[in-house]
Amino acid sequence: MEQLSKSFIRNDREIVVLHNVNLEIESGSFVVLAGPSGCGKTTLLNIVAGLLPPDSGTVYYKGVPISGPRLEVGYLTQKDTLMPWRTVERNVEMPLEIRGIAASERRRRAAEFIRLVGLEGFEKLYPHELSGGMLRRASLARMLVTLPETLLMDEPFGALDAQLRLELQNELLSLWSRQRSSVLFVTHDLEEAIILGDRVVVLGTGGHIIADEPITLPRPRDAFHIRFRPEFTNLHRRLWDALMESRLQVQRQEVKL
Ligand SMILES: Nc1ncnc2c1ncn2[C@@H]1O[C@H](COP(=O)(O)OP(=O)(O)OP(=O)(O)O)[C@@H](O)[C@H]1O
Repeated sequence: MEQLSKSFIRNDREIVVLHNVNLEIESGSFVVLAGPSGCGKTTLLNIVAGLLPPDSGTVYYKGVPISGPRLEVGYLTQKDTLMPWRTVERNVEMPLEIRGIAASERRRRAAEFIRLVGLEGFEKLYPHELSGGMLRRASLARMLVTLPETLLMDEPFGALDAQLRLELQNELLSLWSRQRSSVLFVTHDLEEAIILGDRVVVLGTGGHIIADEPITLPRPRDAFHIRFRPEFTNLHRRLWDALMESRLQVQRQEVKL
């Protein structure tokens, strides 16, 4: 991302959400963007996904400027976007349908990913029959079924209870270790950021980078136990200060507006 800027108009006033943001993400790495609510994380992800044009600046994907969404990039949004009239299995098959893959192959691949996310036995259920955790698992399967080389994930586990969140973090880690996609993951939960990331970037107002910390904890990681390591506590302390600074910046900006 090079010199990305984006503003919105609210009540006839301009809100500068991103101002000249520069960030480079290495292929195959797991990068977490952390920051308080309202600092512009979703806006940044929408621009990277090619869904929202920046006012200025450029996003490059493998060195080429992007001009819209790309099939190699999967996006898991905060809210579930499963089709309510389709069963779990038909939802997971959908991206394969769009790519024109034959029905038998679609069924085979959907079944494989449904099993990987732990939804075996629930294939024939409709979204309204699923719990919040199951909905997230189904969305995850639908995103992963095309084996995207890059994953964009916007607070995918935010609405879940603490234990379920840890379970899904472990599942994501294990899926990622197999596939090694590049991941850009957004969260406001610092523990989640440290558990998952190779690198945690804390954003302040305007998308200003307050901290950019490599996470040197060994892999494979276990979301349940890694928090008890002394290095985890040290990283948490350092990033917590950056997050508090960011929160103050956002609050000051909100007061001005
Ligand atoms: N379409 C829009 N029109 C006007 N303002 C917007 C629009 N989209 C986002 N904003 C504003 O931009 C700012 C950043 O929003 P954004 O959703 O990117 O933040 P965030 O860090 O992802 O927050 P959260 O963690 O709550 O999702 C907020 O002040 C929000 O109100």
